[in-house]
Amino acid sequence: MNALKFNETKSMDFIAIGRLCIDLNANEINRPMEETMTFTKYVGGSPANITIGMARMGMKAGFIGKVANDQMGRFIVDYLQKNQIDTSNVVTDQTGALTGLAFTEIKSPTDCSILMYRENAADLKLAPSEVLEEYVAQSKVVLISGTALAQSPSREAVFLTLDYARKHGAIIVFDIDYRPYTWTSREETAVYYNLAAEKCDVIIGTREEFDMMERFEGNVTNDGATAGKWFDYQAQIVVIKHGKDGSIAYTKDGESHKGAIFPAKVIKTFGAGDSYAAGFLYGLMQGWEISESMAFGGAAASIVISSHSCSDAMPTVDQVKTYIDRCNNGEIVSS
Ligand SMILES: Nc1ncnc2c1ncn2[C@@H]1O[C@H](COP(=O)(O)OP(=O)(O)OP(=O)(O)O)[C@@H](O)[C@H]1O
Ligand SMILES: O=C(O)C[C@@H](O)[C@H](O)C(=O)CO
Repeated sequence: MNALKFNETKSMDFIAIGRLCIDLNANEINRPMEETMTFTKYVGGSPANITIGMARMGMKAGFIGKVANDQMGRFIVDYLQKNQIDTSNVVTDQTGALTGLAFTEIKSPTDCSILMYRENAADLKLAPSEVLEEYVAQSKVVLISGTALAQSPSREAVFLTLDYARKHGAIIVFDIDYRPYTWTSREETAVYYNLAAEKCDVIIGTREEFDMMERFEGNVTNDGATAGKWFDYQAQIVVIKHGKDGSIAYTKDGESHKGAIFPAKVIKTFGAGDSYAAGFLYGLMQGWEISESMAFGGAAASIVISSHSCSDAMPTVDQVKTYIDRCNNGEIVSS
């Protein structure tokens, strides 16, 4: 069992707020993007990917966001609906804002980068008035994603969602999701990430993301010190991700848990964090032990980094369980 108490009377399992964008993943891989001529279009955006992952695992999921009033915006909403994700609090921009594009470069399985086109992005124009309190109130879990804090009015929409979520007894998850190209100042970034993190029950980030948040405190000694800071606020679980070296979770009771990693035939590295979060949160919501939930997230991550896409590749529960079995009997080895 884990210590989180989910309100089982709620009609929705999981909602997220934040970025809905389009991934354009290079088809000609293992070369720089200058040599890429074609791309495959997928729905993207870290919180969207996590929500798609939760829905793929059978959770009743919804989303709070804003899309552009164009073909890409309609593609995104249609994809969410086809994946049984409630879109009743996804609003359409009427100011001519655009859909964020994430061009992904896959130079090698371990050397990937994302070229972001996020000028006038519709997702950052979500206003507080467009967040429905009754929508937030219906969910067991509410996830916020850090990039939505980058600009107003999205920033204020997130903080209002945090207040609604706390008022209505949701478990609040903060996926730090620091994307430098969306911010103008590292100081401003750290201020808003810390203000948000203080309100969250579960905080998930990479070592680098926590380092960014701790910029005003000098060098924090270690992961345990990083986690310990947040238990003075709302946090019950703090997860620090370390890529191929796995993850470590700390709980308010002073325990720590190492996350298992699974072999992967890596095509690209990105998408690991989103699939890890989906698998981890799914496990917690089933009442599993933290280490079991971390392993489930780790296996989900290995599946997604072994795939060309992020959203399309988000696995079902059976796919994750089968993957774990195949790894354990030696059928799958890293390459
Ligand atoms: N090469 C790998 N092999 C196996 N597991 C991996 C690998 N890379 C990542 N993972 C798993 O995925 C988890 C999250 O990956 P990572 O730490 O890279 O997060 P992230 O930087 O948020 O991911 P993203 O690249 O999607 O932003 C890791 O803690 C680990 O469990
Ligand atoms: O979150 C983004 O904007 C980029 C994602 O769309 C992309 O799938 C990725 O990097 C996932 O981690």
